[in-house]
Amino acid sequence: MYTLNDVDWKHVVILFGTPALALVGFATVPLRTATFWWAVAYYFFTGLGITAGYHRYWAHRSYDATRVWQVILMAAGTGAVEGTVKWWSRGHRIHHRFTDTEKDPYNAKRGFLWSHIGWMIIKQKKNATVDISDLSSDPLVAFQHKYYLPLAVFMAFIFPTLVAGFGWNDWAGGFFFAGVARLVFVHHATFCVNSLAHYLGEFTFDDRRTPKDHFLTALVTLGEGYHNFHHEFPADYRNAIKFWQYDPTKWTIWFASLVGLTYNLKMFPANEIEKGRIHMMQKKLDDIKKTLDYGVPVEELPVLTFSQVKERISETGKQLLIISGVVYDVSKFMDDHPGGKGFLRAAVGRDVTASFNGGVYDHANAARNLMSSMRYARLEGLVPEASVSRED
Ligand code: HEM
Repeated sequence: MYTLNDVDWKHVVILFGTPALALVGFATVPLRTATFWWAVAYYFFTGLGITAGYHRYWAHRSYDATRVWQVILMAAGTGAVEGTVKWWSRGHRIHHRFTDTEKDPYNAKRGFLWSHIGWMIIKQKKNATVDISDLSSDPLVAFQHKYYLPLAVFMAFIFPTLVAGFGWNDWAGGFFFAGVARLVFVHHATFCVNSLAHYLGEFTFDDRRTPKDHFLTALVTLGEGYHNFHHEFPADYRNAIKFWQYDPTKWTIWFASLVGLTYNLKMFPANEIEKGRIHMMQKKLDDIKKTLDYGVPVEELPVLTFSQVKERISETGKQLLIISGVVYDVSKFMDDHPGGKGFLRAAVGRDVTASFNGGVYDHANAARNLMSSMRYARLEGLVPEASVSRED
């Protein structure tokens, strides 16, 4: 059980104070059309600051960027009030290294609520280390870390208010909707990467850990919903690899590269990505196969010599024939054989591999699958020439 001392009150104030304040705004201030669209635009701007900036640039270094781009994304991400680049990226690198374990700050195995918001409300011990030397040595990152509080207040509340105030004289709307309510939406949208993206969807590339791929999560998280891909290939600047999949974060980074703001966009080789996908497809097929009866595996069958096969036929009356070194019991199949009883009866006590494979008729998969349920024994040694069918 947690006590009040375990609670991170600073985070509680931000996470619960902003929705309460947003409700006050909805109840008291009319939402003007211009303010609505400004709030939506600012939602995307600050959200992309987290996804294209904090996440794909600083935490994963999945592409290179000019200082101008870094400043734009840092300003945007600061307006999302999710902590400094240094704090956020450190936690995120730990999350990738220790996914689903006790050391993972947003460990999805502790439940949806924990991974969504609980991990910020309850103070956590620093029990994992990860290399953030690149962030520690970056003066821009250090500047943001040092002046975070005034920067965050300005970008989250003052700037959106100034735009709506000076723009169309809606100071209160700018504050409540583009500032506070927008912040609540950005928060929960990006928190869904830690929660929803570990619960909803498919294990496209790996099923050893919880991250999953789902279009709905991508829709909510500015494209971060192809999370199984992301955990497999975190250094890839994309989350969605198909052109029809929703990943506005990838599009933003790519468009920025057209004007030289970003460059060296990293992509994992398509061949390796496909190997991962095929691996999971194979696994699913194997699971389906386990639900079907494929008879006794050949290597587990008893071993008989040709003369023992002959003895069995005369002693038990079983209708045994040999195809490709395996003895089949066709006793119950005689009347149902689509090729007729005659062929099978004539095949009893003989090696009819050649006839079965085209000598008489080249059997389709249906026959080959059906045969597995008729396996009787494995043949050891040779079959006398006179008992072997020919290609005629
Ligand atoms: C365990 C042994 C066998 C099984 C399970 C089996 C099963 C089948 C099945 C399911 C078909 C339908 C079509 C297809 O799947 O290709 C078929 C067709 C046929 N089988 Fe077999 N077969 C066996 C052995 C033989 C042997 C030894 C011969 C001949 C020496 C033979 C001759 C034929 C012929 C001629 C047809 C074609 C029927 C037609 O469409 O006109 N089969 N068999």
